[in-house]
Amino acid sequence: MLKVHIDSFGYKDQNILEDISFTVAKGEHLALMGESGSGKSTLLKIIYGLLHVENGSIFWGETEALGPNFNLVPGEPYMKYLAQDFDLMPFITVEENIGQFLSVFERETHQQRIDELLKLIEMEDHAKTKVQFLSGGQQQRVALARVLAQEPEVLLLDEPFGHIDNFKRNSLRRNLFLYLKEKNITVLTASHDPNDVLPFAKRTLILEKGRIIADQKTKKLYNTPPNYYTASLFGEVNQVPIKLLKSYAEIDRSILIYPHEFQISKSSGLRVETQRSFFKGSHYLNEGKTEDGTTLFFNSDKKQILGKTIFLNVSLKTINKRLRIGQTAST
Ligand SMILES: Nc1ncnc2c1ncn2[C@@H]1O[C@H](COP(=O)(O)OP(=O)(O)OP(=O)(O)O)[C@@H](O)[C@H]1O
Repeated sequence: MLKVHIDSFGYKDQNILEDISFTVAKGEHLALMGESGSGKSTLLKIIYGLLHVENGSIFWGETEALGPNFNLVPGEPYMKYLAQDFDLMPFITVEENIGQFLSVFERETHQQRIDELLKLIEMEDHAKTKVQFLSGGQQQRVALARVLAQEPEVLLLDEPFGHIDNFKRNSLRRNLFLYLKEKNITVLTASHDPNDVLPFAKRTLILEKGRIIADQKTKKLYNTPPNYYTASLFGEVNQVPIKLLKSYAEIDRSILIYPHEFQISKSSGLRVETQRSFFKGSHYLNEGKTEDGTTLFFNSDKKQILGKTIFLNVSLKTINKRLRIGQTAST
């Protein structure tokens, strides 16, 4: 089990992380989400041992990760970290870059392992290409293969697909996370992209201004987000005063409604005038205004006619689910 405890951490006199305490079980995949600047990379760097924490400790089982003040070469042997700025050797080939990270004691299996990793990152055709001639996305894939070369027990991934195009991203994501699960590798993935998180990380930790504001099963977090900030990390979301939904008019609270949770009616519901309609491939995301001027986002299968009045409805099941989480009008 990975045990992370940080009372506080700051660069110079600015506090960046505070009251961070969580554990990750062996083989678990934990996602870290939070807006840019919330401290995700800093947290991963501390866990890996690149930054020293005065008030805190990191343990992997019974072993304490002592950090840069104690290790001549930063990092721990059982842990690997994929940084946002992947640190490759530009003048040697892809397979040489991966090979450098393999154990010198297993030379006879090196080529087999390199081939396995090249297949995982879908770069078999670039084995002999020098890294300097690769695109940013290809370099990120090589960096990924490097951190996996000597199978780590703990893997820290910082925006692992940030530079990779959608065409490759989807299959790489599936291959990688399935591989890590099969190998029972403990994973922490920092990401802005809900597609990295929702299908793959069972548990998610939300950071806001350097503090953990939620630590829950990912599915629960998505379905009953504790606040607007958390829900908006998963995509567009509405904060709807309940009094706009007629039968609940006496309750002075807001609830969170995702755009796909509205059903459109021609005759009854919350009256909205469509202002804009964005094509999203599988559906349209529409922006509408209620009579009291509240902006709402709702999905539709067809493009909505701008200026037209429609009515939005939310199922009782969704309303009750969101009401139960104690969402107040001010959050
Ligand atoms: N080396 C540094 N020196 C001083 N301040 C830093 C340093 N690195 C990061 N910071 C600051 O610490 C805060 C947290 O940064 P961090 O990179 O951890 O956030 P993040 O959540 O990973 O952001 P992003 O999603 O944009 O990568 C930011 O305000 C940032 O400006």
